Amino acid sequence: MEAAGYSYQFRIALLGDAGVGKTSLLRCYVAGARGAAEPDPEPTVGVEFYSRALQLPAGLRVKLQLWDTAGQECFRCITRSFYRNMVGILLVFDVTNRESFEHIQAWHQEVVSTQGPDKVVFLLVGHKCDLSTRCVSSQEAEELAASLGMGFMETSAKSNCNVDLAFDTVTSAIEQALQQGDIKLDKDWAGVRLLHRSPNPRSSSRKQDSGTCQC
Ligand SMILES: Nc1nc2c(ncn2[C@@H]2O[C@H](COP(=O)(O)OP(=O)(O)OP(=O)(O)O)[C@@H](O)[C@H]2O)c(=O)[nH]1
Repeated sequence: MEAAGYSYQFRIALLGDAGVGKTSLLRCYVAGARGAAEPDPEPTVGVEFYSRALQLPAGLRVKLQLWDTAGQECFRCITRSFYRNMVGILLVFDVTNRESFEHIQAWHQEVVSTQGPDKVVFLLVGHKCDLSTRCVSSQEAEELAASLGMGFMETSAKSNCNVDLAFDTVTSAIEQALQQGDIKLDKDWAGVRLLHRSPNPRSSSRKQDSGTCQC
């Protein structure tokens, strides 16, 4: 893959039980630090999407199309139809809700059975890490992530902790998989799209419009 000067679109979705904080996490990422102060979102109906542009260190310009899915079971047949066209998936659980952690394997299996494990970059996210009432330890979550072959990160939309880092991690892993040929462009698949090729690559630094908290 020639990186510099190309403009790609990556489709990334957030999956997990109702109320784990998917919408809040996404809004915090798209709005930056001010997203942490936003009022409580309504439960997601079906799917909604957001976008954010990034410039990666190699000069690759990427538009992230970020899909927020409803965690409620009644929307499952709608959300399921979107999995096939995703290249990145954040599997989100709430560190204070044990059941949401126990359902992660089922969420993972749903995606894998829809499109096979090869085309998707996963990240396990333990959300609401600002709360002291946790009932899932970091070590336990790390072990689950390792057993499923993915990374793990804890985030909070309330304290804007690791929000940028979570999306950066998935984006970098997708970029690397593209460079190594593990993920390939396919006209019948919308997970990665080539948007256009620019003759003059821009500066080589990563540009974002919000700060990173790595607490
Ligand atoms: N303490 C804390 N609460 C959070 C955080 N993120 C979200 N919440 C709260 O958790 C509740 C559910 O958040 P949502 O973002 O709507 O959850 P969701 O996963 O999108 O829910 P569905 O759309 O129903 O699937 C809301 O009351 C949020 O304010 C966080 O980082 N910390």
